[in-house]
Amino acid sequence: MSATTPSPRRAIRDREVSETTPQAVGLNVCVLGGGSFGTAIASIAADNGASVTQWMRDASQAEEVNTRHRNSGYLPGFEINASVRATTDMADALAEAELVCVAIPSKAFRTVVRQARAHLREGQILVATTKGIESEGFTLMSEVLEQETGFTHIGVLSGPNLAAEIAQRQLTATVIASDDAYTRARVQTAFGCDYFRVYASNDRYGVELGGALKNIYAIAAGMAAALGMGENTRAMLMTRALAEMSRFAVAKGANPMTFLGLAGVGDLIVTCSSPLSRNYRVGYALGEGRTLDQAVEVLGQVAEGVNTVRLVQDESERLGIYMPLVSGMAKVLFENVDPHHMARALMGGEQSSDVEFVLSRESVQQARQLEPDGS
Ligand SMILES: NC(=O)C1=CN([C@@H]2O[C@H](COP(=O)(O)OP(=O)(O)OC[C@H]3O[C@@H](n4cnc5c(N)ncnc54)[C@H](O)[C@@H]3O)[C@@H](O)[C@H]2O)C=CC1
Ligand SMILES: O=C(CO)COP(=O)(O)O
Repeated sequence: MSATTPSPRRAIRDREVSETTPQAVGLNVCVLGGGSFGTAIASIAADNGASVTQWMRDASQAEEVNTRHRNSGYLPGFEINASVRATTDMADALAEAELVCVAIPSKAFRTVVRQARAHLREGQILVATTKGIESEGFTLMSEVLEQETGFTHIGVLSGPNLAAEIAQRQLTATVIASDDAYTRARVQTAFGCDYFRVYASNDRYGVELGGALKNIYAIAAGMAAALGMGENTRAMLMTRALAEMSRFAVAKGANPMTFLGLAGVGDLIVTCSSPLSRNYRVGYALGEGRTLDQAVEVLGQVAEGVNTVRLVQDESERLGIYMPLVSGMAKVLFENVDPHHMARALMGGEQSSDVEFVLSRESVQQARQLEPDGS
């Protein structure tokens, strides 16, 4: 970008984000993680008036955030709110924090939480933003937070939230999911502003599972795009993906209705449609004929979906859940089956019912009675 061209972020700031009152003044937020999403959410909270500290392991990156207000390794071309303070010192980062968001890839998530543990205090709010699953025990990231700390205020932030668009202050919405009302309310205060809406849910497991599962289908969508497949194909893929995700989630104890929200179908739409999604990009590279190792190496950032395919394939087999798309993706990723061949094979699969979770007559009546005017 030339010195005379305003950054996209700047343009949006001037046009749409201007004089509204920041909601989070006085709130102290710490973000653990120096990648694209950690940087994007640190900047939202700072835009919203919070005091924000971002912990990262790389000292030169922290220096760049503090002096040039940029994180060029992960969000090239975007300015970060100048008040975000970066540090490599965990104790310093957590000292004043009321709300701690953990934006570390799933493979390193537990290690970093253990590193942080000595500096955390009961009463702090811990929020997982990572859309991945730990291999041992099929553990979600908020469960790692719970296991490592035993704290009460634990939540998950998830939704259609491409970091590069947030950094441009594109109008965006997300979900804070927690069974703890205090956590939901404080996270809404920290991040809710005129370009970022934060909806609440009490289905933490469903919201978190939705974020992890959709990465699988984003890889498939990227692959389909590279193979020249059209919009009918993408619509079929996304809709059947939603059926498959919900089937799996219900078997694991989530509420299927959660998948109709931002963290389900919303996130599925964005990641299956945008080359800004790293999972989509891995799929695209595979569709172009690269190997999985090449695709991941070219990306240079985390694509959680690759590991998630493996874990969900194993878990669905263990529980006897029918997931043809996951099985197909596992064969393409790990058994070198040709993606075109796999797509054709999937077309020959069972033609089951379209919508699996149709409400009974009684449920519809009950839902009507709950509406304010009963109509
Ligand atoms: N980038 C995006 O658009 C979004 C990402 N997410 C989720 O956020 C999570 C974090 O992703 P990004 O920030 O996007 O990843 P990224 O690949 O951009 O950055 C990962 C960051 O984690 C750090 N890291 C990795 N291992 C570490 C360790 N052992 N100790 C300390 N730091 C370590 C890296 O140095 C880097 O700063 C992902 O799992 C992803 O699912 C969620 C929503 C949107
Ligand atoms: O989850 C995301 C957007 O909501 C980002 O997806 P990727 O991890 O595929 O980039």
